[in-house]
Amino acid sequence: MVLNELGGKISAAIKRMSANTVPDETVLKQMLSEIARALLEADVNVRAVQQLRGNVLAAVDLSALGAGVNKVKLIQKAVFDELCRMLDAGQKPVALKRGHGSNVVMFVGLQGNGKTTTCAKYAYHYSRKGWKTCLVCADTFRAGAFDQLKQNATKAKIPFYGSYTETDPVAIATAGVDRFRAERYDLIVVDTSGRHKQEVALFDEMEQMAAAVEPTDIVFVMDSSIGQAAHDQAAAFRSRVAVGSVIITKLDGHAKGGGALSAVAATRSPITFIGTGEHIDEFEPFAAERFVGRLLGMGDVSGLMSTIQDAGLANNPDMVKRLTGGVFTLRDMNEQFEGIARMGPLDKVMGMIPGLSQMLPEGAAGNGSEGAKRIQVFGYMMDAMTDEELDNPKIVWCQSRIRRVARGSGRHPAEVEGLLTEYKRFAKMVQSVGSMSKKGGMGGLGGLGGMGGMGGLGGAGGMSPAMQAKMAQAAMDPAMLRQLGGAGNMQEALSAMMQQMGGGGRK
Ligand SMILES: Nc1nc2c(ncn2[C@@H]2O[C@H](COP(=O)(O)OP(=O)(O)OP(=O)(O)O)[C@@H](O)[C@H]2O)c(=O)[nH]1
Repeated sequence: MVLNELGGKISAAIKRMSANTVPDETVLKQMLSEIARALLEADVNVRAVQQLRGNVLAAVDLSALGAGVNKVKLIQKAVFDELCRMLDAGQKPVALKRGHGSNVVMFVGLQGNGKTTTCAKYAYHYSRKGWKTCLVCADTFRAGAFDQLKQNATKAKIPFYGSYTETDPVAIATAGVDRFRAERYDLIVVDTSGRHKQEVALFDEMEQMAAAVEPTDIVFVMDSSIGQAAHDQAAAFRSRVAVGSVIITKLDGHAKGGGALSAVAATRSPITFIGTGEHIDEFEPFAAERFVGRLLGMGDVSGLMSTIQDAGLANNPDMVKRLTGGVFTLRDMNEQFEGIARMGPLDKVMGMIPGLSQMLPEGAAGNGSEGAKRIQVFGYMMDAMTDEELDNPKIVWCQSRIRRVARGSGRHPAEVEGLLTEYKRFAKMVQSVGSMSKKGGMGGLGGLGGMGGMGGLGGAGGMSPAMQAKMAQAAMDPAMLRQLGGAGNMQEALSAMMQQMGGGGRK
């Protein structure tokens, strides 16, 4: 994502400053100039940049600090806090509640900003969490909008409502919402029309629609490519309907993304999600602190935790126990892969691991969908195995069984052998991690057999052997872990994560 560039420039400025054990005023100002330049290049408003500089200088009065104070840490924290402040709207978004009737969420925005795509992503996000979710297409302005929504909904297996003949968007929205409310859906997502340069008609329609469906929340969808001009657009929409949250799209492709995010936050409109690609799972919850942490390569442990939980990987104490004991069967591998596939694109997941995002060049984790395809193929082959084979993989290593599995899954025998080789590698890694964790050296990482899995999958999806080796090492070597921890202690973070997962990680 282009924002990685911004993050990289800011991190580099901080790193250069950190090279001085005792930074002075000149070093501090130099770092702030570099950060300011990077932010301005990302189209962040000049006044906001000046404010950031002023606030960091005010927070770190070097002349008043005693000799024992860690000035580098203090400066890093001040920059982190100011970036968070810049992206925090200071306003809580509308919270959806499950079990209190249907939540109706109406999407508004200008044409082409990604509204229809985002409706599907949003519905998919909640359906993966287990919410009973559906979509209503009330965009009668753009021919093809209903087909687009229908296509996305079908792919994501989400029920939808719309009409090819009805031309009144308010009538469609009312009928769809009434129907799904009667069927007790947890979340009804309503897509509305978007128009260019016909804002009067668009705003009138939005108001009528809101009056008719009485939404729990109105989500404003905005394209990040307009940079700081997002400020006026967000303010204009807010002035007409009760916008409760904002979703910024296309942050994968626009250098002005940072400008758009900070400009929207300045209107005190909370940003709830960001769109990072055209695919349905290229969509992430947004929280300023977590976002800045990831931007600066410090990881996002709470994001990783909720992704793991959403994917259903967290609640399997039996597996965690087996893995920490160094036992790993093909059945475990299948379960891990299914869970990882539910977590979304691999490069995103890796970006959430503290320290790892700094180590990975952009795209190093491989194309997420390539990795997902590979997982799918592994799944087909494992589905063609017997229970005995899944629990005792050694017996599969004979030509007759390999040929049978290949036939049963419609794959080539060489692919079955490839799967068995991958399995062996993972099992070896889990065994060594498990034995280290028994010796108490791993701080709970042993339970994360899935990490090894991710390294291997990354390899399958295009990660270089050197990177795989680094990852494997990272999954086993406490010294490396400490080094990676740099910004946010990885070992501690993973330990905390393991505790939440019920793996009994040591704090
Ligand atoms: N790269 C990228 N493309 C996106 C993202 N979100 C949406 N798009 C693309 O943007 C284009 C427009 O998206 P739509 O969802 O059709 O836009 P819309 O706002 O619904 O347009 P109207 O229905 O006419 O109002 C499509 O090609 C989408 O695939 C994103 O986060 N990243």
